[in-house]
Amino acid sequence: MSNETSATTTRRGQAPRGERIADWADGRLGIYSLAKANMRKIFPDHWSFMLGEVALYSFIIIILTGVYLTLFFHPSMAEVVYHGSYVPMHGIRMTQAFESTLNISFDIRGGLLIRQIHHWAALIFLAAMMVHMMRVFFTGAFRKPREVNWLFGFLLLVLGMFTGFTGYSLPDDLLSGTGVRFIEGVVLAMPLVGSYLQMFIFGGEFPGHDIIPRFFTVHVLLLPGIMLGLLVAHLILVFYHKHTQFPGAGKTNKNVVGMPLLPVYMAKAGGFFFLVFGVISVIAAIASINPVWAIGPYRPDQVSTGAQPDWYMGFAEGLVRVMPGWEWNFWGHTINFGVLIPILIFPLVLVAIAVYPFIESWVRGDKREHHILDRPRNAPTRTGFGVAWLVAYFVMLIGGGNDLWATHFHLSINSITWFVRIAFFVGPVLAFIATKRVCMGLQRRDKDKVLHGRESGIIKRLPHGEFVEVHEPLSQEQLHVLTQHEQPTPLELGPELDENGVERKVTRSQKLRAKLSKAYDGEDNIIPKPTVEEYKEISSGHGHH
Ligand code: HEM
Ligand code: HEM
Repeated sequence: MSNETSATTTRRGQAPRGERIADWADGRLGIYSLAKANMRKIFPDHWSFMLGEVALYSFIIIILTGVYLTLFFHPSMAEVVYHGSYVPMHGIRMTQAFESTLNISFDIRGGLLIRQIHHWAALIFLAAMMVHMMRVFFTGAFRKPREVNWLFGFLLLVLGMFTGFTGYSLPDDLLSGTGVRFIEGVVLAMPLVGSYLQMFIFGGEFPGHDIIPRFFTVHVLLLPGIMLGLLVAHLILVFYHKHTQFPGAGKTNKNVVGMPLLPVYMAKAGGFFFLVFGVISVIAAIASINPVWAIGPYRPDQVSTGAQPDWYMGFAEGLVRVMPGWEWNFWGHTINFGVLIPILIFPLVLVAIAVYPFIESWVRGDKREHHILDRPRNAPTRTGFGVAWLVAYFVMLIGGGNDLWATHFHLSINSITWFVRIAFFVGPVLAFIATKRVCMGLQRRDKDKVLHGRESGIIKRLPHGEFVEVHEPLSQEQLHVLTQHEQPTPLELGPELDENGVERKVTRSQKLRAKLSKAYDGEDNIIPKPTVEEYKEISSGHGHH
């Protein structure tokens, strides 16, 4: 670019100012070649690719509002007596952290709105991440070469949950203090190390003076810093791998069909950012969230009823609430299974997400690259697992809010607890079976559509009196979408004897893999696609309709 000045040289022999600035920057940063290589990158389009963007924009909004809050929030547990502008709290003892949250809400210009935007954006951020993850999961977008990006995403999800937790613990109101007490209980339930860890984290007996300043550093610096790094890596990988695309005419594993990043996607993305910001601001302006003045400051001797964590922590809360309070005593040491088992299940459920891509590729023996997405119906086992996981997750959310369900629906809290205990085990199994059936039904419908066309809803009466429904043939593009998918066959163990007639050694892991592969890709997962012969026979007029 720097050599191309002659065409645009002005009368005085100088390029226009804009170009000179661009030249200056390009000479030092090499932006032009970088931009040239990437700005025309093609992005495929689908509404579900927007979900990652919602996560991205709400994260940016969180950082912007978080910086503003940091200017006024005092992460200190020093005790003060309140004399601010919220009169009902005058004379009440509280920590500086709580006092500064009240000040942000009542005395700082725009403070309450920014607090509410920060909190609402956090809730939406985590929801967007979950739904984005589900899009990636159900379409198989995590398959090679995107497994590592799936792991980056997974870490973002887990860190996001803990950033949220440390955030809503900061104001030191009764609700957040109750949450911190819950975490103290979790730490103490760890055998052997629990009490040491508790002393280390809290700097002494609960609550002590250290926990809010520590959470503050973790919340505004450590976790968001790591998340920012992961996010940049996540997006670089999306760029590097190129985006996946849904099956369609002209789309293959080797091309990307869509619009260029600049100007089309930049314009869309810019607009969409402001849309997300606008919607979150409107919600934050009209729907109160975490009104700490109504909850009051934390006191370790008090706990409010109806106490709920933010939704993304509800799963962990549910596990603890519905677990029977079993305790064992070993040589004078209490092992609290009531808390220990839930805190073991919690990471297991999360780790199941992280390892899934690796397990699936091992079971299916699939080491190939995939850039065309699966339609969820064509991968019934995976779709079944996804729905089963969601059912387990939502059942536990009910467990986490068992008191609210009881009071709102006039139910017994014991019945709800028992329902959750049973549904946590039975629900996912039923969901898995039902989802697989639905997928098979949809596959059958696809086959029917390919062979007999689309039901048009037009009923005709034939000359001899019979009524028939007219079926319209599908377009070539629709036919392609319904038939392009591969139908993998399960892995075989191979012959028992090798080519020399010697018995082959089959390891236990090979046997297990063959079994799992059969369960994954076996006959009861696949309705065979129509063959060319079948299609020709029917479409040549020998068939009905
Ligand atoms: C801070 C949170 C996150 C942000 C901002 C984010 C952002 C994005 C964006 C903008 C894309 C491209 C557009 C799209 O496919 O939606 C993307 C793709 C992707 N994300 Fe995320 N993501 C986040 C979390 C996650 C999580 C939790 C997972 C899974 C555990 C994940 C896995 C992936 C994968 C595998 C792709 C590539 C998908 C493809 O090419 O089809 N991401 N992400
Ligand atoms: C993924 C990132 C983040 C999440 C999920 C998150 C979430 C939250 C939540 C839920 C609260 C409680 C708000 C309330 O109702 O009072 C909070 C408080 C706070 N956050 Fe964040 N936050 C994030 C990142 C940040 C960053 C990057 C900063 C600063 C640079 C920040 C600064 C603060 C401050 C100072 C408070 C206390 C003030 C208050 O509670 O009003 N946060 N955060």
